[in-house]
Amino acid sequence: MSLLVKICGLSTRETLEIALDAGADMVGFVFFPPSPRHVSLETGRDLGRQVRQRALKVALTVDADDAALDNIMDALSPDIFQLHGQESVARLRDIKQKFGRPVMKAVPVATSADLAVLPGYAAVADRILFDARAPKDATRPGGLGAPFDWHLLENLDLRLPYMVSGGLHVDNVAEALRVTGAGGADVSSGVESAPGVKDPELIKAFIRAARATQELSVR
Ligand SMILES: O=C(O)c1ccccc1N[C@@H]1O[C@H](COP(=O)(O)O)[C@@H](O)[C@H]1O
Repeated sequence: MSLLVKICGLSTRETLEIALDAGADMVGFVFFPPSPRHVSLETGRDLGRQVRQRALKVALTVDADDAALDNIMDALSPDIFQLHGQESVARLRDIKQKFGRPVMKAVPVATSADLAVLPGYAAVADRILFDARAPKDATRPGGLGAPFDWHLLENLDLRLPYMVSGGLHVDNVAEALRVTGAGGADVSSGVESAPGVKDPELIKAFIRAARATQELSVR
């Protein structure tokens, strides 16, 4: 299966177009007000139209209730929900049933003990996204530009597609993919010049670097 590259936290027409042009497979929109990448429903609607099926639209939410997900469905009609909070296995099942969209569950990782939740989520989620566990006093559970110890995933036996995220950038994405064996890479801070400000050159360089690993692996 080919490598998936996700550019997350897009909030302007210009940078969305750069990510699409550069070949992003997934484009992520953050619906979480405390985030510097938060987009309103109106902006989400506008950016969603611009995608025109050139990539999968991912709606990132954090412990969102049904009313919020309803609004996001109406505005963006996402292809996937990225659930980045403390959503339970039952809540995942409920969201899938109510909204009829696949879900990608973010699993925060700091130690091997964090992987104990995997069998439960794997039974329901369509994809897992491994991210660095945020510090207790963080204002958000992700998008902090911090990596985790990728070696914790080295012997992972997960019969579900998974992606790696957390502190990725052009110079470490190849190593993250190699060590974790992930089928995709997701980035936000690493393609920004300041929190919430995407940098066109960094977006292009990141996608190129991730794609280069794919070329190596088919040789
Ligand atoms: O981007 C955010 O602000 C954010 C807010 C709340 C939850 C997750 C968020 N971002 C996601 O976190 C990971 C890692 O991001 P980074 O590359 O380390 O900045 C990624 O999946 C983002 O989509």
